[in-house]
Amino acid sequence: MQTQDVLDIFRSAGAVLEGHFILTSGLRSPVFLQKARVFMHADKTEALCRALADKIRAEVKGDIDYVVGPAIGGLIPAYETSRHLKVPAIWVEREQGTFRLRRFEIEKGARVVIVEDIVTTGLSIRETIACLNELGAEVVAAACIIDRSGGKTDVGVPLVALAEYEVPAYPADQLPPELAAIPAIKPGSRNI
Ligand SMILES: O=P(O)(O)OC[C@H]1O[C@H](OP(=O)(O)OP(=O)(O)O)[C@H](O)[C@@H]1O
Ligand SMILES: O=C(O)c1cc(=O)[nH]c(=O)[nH]1
Ligand SMILES: [Mg+2]
Repeated sequence: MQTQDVLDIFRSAGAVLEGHFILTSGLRSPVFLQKARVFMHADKTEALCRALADKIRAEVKGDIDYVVGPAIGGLIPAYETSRHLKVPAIWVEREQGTFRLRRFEIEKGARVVIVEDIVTTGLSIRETIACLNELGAEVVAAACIIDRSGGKTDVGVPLVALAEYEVPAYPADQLPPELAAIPAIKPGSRNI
């Protein structure tokens, strides 16, 4: 599956939103990929995650013991991708703002692939890696459906992106005038 196919699926689901968005990193953007509008459709999600699982299998050497999804956005793609990889899916979720593996145990040395929905700065993946490393797990790779940095983000482990699509994002004090003129909304769950 190519980047254009992934974007076609997002567009067909009405998931490519235009406006003024506050991203989880604090950056501002005129475009928001509302993945929930894709993940509400099992057939679209299955097609994306099957292709992502194939790409993970091709790029990650050795066994994978778990797929880990960062809640909330990573829950559905991690679960669906794990089905194709035939390994269990678990998740990290925020406890007072910090990702924790609240509902599961993980063995020291377990080989993990993080599966995210969207990557912008890689902050959420780095936070997930910190949580898993603290527990003694080995993060062998991270993966996502769309990398909005267009391949520029470094998360410290290999990043497998089903699509690389560069979308503008600006620090809050460096907004272009056309963006500053629109009221900002924050669709994600950080700080809720
Ligand atoms: O690469 P980053 O700069 O971290 O941005 C990408 C992250 O932002 C979104 O999560 P968000 O915290 O907005 O909440 P959500 O998972 O509930 O959508 C998305 O699900 C990724 O986790
Ligand atoms: O950076 C983010 O927070 C982000 C961007 C995006 O397009 N979609 C999303 O769910 N989160
Ligand atoms: Mg998220």
